[in-house]
Amino acid sequence: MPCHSPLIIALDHPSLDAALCLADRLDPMRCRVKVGKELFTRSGPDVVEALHGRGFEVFLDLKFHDIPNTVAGAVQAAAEQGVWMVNVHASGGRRMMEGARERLDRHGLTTRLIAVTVLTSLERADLVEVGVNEPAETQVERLALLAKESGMDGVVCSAHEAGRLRECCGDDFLKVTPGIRPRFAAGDDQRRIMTPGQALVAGSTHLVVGRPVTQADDPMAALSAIEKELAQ
Ligand SMILES: O=C(O)c1cc(=O)[nH]c(=O)n1[C@@H]1O[C@H](COP(=O)(O)O)[C@@H](O)[C@H]1O
Repeated sequence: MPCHSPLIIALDHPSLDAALCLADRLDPMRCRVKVGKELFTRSGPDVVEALHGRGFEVFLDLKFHDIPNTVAGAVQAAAEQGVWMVNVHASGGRRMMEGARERLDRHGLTTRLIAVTVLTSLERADLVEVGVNEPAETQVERLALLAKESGMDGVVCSAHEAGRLRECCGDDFLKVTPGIRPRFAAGDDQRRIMTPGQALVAGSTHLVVGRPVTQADDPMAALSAIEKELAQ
C-alpha cells in the first residue's frame, strides 16, 4: 500500500542494525524513510532491501553530482533497487539532469528523480565563500527552474523557498524540504528551518525530518507529535 503521509524520516544511522532498530519502531503507513550517505556507504543495498521488506518506501539520498554518464548510471542503479525517490545536485547542470531523466525513461523506471538546490545548512555567508553572491532564495529559484526544464520531478529546498517555487514551478513539482524543526526540537546544524505545520502551509509537498524523531526517546511519540502539529 502506498504511503500518503508527507513525512520522510531520515535514518542517519551508522549501521544497518541501528537503522532497522529505528525503522521497526516506525509505521510504514505513517512515514517514508530516507537512506543517506553514511548508512548506504556502510550497509549498501542490503539496507534498502531490508526496509522494502518491512513495507517502507525509500528515498535514497545520495545526492549524485558528477559527469552526466556517471550520474545516469548511478541513478539507474538506484532505481533498479526499486526505491521510491532518488536525488542529484542541480548544480551538476542541465546535461547531467537530462541524462539522468533520459536514462530512467529509457528503462521504464518510475522512481521519482529530484534535484538538490541549495543545502539547508548554508546561509548567505557560506554562499559568498563559494562564489554565489546572491541570496539563497535567488539561487534556489534559478536551480529549481533549471531542474524543472531538465525533467526533474521536483527539488530539495528549504521550506522558506517552497512558496515561491509553487508559484514559478507549479503545485505538481515536488518540494521536498529538510530543515524541519518541530516546536519541541533543537535547530542543530540546520540554518534555514521551519516547523512542520508552517512548512506544509508554505508549499512543501514532503517534509524530511531526522534528529527530532531519530534521537527522541520515543520516536513514534515524536512522529505523533509532528502529525498533531500538521493537523492543527
Ligand atoms: O537531501 C536532503 O535530504 C537534504 C538536503 C538539504 O539541503 N538539507 C538536509 O538536511 N538534507 C538531509 O535531510 C536530513 C535532515 O536531518 P535533520 O537535520 O536531523 O532533521 C539529513 O539526512 C540531511 O542529509
